[in-house]
Amino acid sequence: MRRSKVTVIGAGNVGATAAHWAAIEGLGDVVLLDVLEGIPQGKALDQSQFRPITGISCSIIGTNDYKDTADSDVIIITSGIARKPGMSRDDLLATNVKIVKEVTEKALEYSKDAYLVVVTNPIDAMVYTSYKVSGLPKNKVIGMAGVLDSARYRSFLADAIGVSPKDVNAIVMGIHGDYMLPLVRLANVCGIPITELLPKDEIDAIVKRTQNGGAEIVAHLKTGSAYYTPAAAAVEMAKAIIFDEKRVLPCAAYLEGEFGISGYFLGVPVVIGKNGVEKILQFKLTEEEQSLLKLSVEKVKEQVDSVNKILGW
Ligand SMILES: NC(=O)c1ccc[n+]([C@@H]2O[C@H](COP(=O)([O-])OP(=O)(O)OC[C@H]3O[C@@H](n4cnc5c(N)ncnc54)[C@H](O)[C@@H]3O)[C@@H](O)[C@H]2O)c1
Ligand SMILES: O=C(O)C[C@H](O)C(=O)O
Repeated sequence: MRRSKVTVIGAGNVGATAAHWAAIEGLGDVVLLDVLEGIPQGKALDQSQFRPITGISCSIIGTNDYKDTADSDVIIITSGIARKPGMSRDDLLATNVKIVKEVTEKALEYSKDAYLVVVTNPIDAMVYTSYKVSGLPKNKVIGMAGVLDSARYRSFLADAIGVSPKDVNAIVMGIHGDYMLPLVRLANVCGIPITELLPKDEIDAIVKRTQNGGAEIVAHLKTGSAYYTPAAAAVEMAKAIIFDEKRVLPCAAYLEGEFGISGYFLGVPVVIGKNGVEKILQFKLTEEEQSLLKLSVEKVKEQVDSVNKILGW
């Protein structure tokens, strides 16, 4: 028996926080990798020293060498630039597509059977890039965004209603961008529809705030974007794989006909376990929801066209 191994590529805000969180959650040995010399080593050394305080036995190492990532079970890809105020996630595409291609190739060289959880933005296009470059089956390459967007939606609803966020069930589907789809019809508190608990104008404002959730934080931070919840969201997905939890999490999954969409990654409810994306939970959308999801797909198509053009595919 060996411990599970999780590699986090990119030791910046999201990556370092994800490594920290993965260790706390007991996912296994953690490797933090970055191109910057000293940064992953220093951050991992610091994190490894909280083990006696928190009672964690796994190892946490930092490196610039992909050999140290060999035989990883799950690889979380966070390497790439983050946006600053005034930028859209699409503005990151031209730079990040090359980084994601490079790190996917290098990581796969040492961990041919790993599951990839892609975080780098614009996520729906970057997870497509990793999928194409890796040659892995579609169940092994998953994009993180829906867990984050849904956590934002659930938090805003909980605060407005005055209940614990734990008791709010809600899902955000579609693109990780302005056209994301926080579903109102299915959002509930312990089964009670939110439409029974909040007036329509308040719900509409929460939907808008969710769609703008990343930009709201960028506007505060000025030098980068959110990382605490994004890191926890990526680790929640990795944990579901490593512990075969069969969690139902909104993830960017490769669609082949589900919800009438084919050939793209998009946020949908996924059963996630030891085989990665084990099932996509399909359900009937209303005409309005379906047409909003179509807007997401059109936007993702534009991003994927840019990726194909840049990489000559
Ligand atoms: N999917 C989501 O919901 C979501 C949420 C938050 C952030 N993000 C995205 O995640 C990415 C990282 O965000 P961050 O805040 O951690 O940024 P950051 O700038 O703090 O960290 C990025 C790290 O990537 C490293 N890096 C760059 N090129 C590399 C390469 N070729 N190999 C290895 N490492 C490399 C950098 O050195 C840096 O340490 C951004 O693209 C951001 O937009 C996505
Ligand atoms: O907003 C960003 O650029 C980062 C991330 O996608 C987020 O939603 O927080």
